[in-house]
Amino acid sequence: MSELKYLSGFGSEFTSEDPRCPNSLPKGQNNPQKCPYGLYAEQLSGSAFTAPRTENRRSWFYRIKPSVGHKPFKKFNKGNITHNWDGQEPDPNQMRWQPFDFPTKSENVHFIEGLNTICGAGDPKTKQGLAIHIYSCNSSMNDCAFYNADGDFLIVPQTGTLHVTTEFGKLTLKPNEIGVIQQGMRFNVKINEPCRGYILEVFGQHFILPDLGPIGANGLANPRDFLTPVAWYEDRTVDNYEIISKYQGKLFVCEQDHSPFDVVAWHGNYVPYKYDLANFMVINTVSFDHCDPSIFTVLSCQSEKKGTAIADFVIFPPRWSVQEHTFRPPYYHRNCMSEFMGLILGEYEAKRGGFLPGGATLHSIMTPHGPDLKCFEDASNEELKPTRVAEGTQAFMFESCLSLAVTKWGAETCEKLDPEYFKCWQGLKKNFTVLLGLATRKSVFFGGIASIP
Ligand SMILES: O=C(O)Cc1cc(O)ccc1O
Ligand SMILES: [Fe+2]
Repeated sequence: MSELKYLSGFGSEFTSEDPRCPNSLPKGQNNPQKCPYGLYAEQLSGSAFTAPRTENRRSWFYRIKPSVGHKPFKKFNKGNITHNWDGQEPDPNQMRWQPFDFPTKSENVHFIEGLNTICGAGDPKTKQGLAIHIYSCNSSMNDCAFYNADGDFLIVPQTGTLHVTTEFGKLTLKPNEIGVIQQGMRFNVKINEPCRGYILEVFGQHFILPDLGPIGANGLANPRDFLTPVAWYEDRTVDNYEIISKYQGKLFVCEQDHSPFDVVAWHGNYVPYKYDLANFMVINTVSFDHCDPSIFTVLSCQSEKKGTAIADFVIFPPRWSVQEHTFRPPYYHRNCMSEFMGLILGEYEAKRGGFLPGGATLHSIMTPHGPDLKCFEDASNEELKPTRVAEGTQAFMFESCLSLAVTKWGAETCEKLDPEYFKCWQGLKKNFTVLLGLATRKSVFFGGIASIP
């Protein structure tokens, strides 16, 4: 397959025409009496008509048939999506999941059928909240497309490449890339291998790039590294093209007689996009102490409360570690936010070997967590020379101000929750010493003075 082309920029106003139909985009207006090539004009609104200009998002499609020509929706009963957060008793324990299973070879499961909600909070009806899903699939969506009426999907592939066709054109998503497909955008996922990954769904707001403050005008995820597909269409009449809709937390399906990927030209600023995490420009201390992980924020979905995210997407990329007189790994921590972590590649520095690619952890609001015993002891005694950390690895975190509830699938059905997780902190020793009436940290004297009982 030839390399796909993309448009570059975050939040930009784009125009795109399939090269097979030059001048298919109307000039100077959105709704000509007759569109070029006999196309239909259709607007997709991603914000209220009256949203301030800085937040206003919409795109115009010029398509062979308008989306409205479909038969009635019926319930679609596959998959494990839920927004029922009351199915399980609340559980504040630290949670770790072993890598999630792929479907067995005897069953065909496509991307949408393979969605399993693991945790979340809030409600798409009131447009507040989020859901975290694990996807695990082994077959392609054939003559079947999906759209989410409830919110936006941030897709984090962990195994396998997703070949995604959208109304805007085609994009591929492979591990260490992420894709955002926003509310209402229709897409189809084809695969050539078993695929697994994580999805952060947000109900209320779209993702933005974080402000950079004193960092200045450049850095972290740079806008030009976000890629949007170019127009591509197929003119295909079929007996039964399925459109699956996620609406109020439930799936529905309807039929139509043509491919929904019939957009010949489009323009606008409401678009799907992808981003290669290898392009993240890492900022960190070059003196001492461990910076808060907000320095690694790729995208943020803001709540109404200033500086407080419904969800931040944060990564832990390969980088240099140079801090002096510092315990370099993550600190011990109790947080007013929920921390859901996944691992795309390699291992996570605070828990080498304990947290595996394709697995997950959840450290809920105010639940203590931090480095395991080995990490603490090694990092307390390591020689503090400049060193590469997280080489060949990529962990990430969805951090949310919401108190996340784990679903029945997450707690029971998936059978991956590890009851032994708490043990990784059980061996942490008391190193406290008092010497000549002065309190001090034994670590200063490691290997030297015995502790006084
Ligand atoms: O809990 C974690 O591992 C995530 C995390 C990383 C870090 O570098 C600092 C704080 C934090 O919560
Ligand atoms: Fe944390």
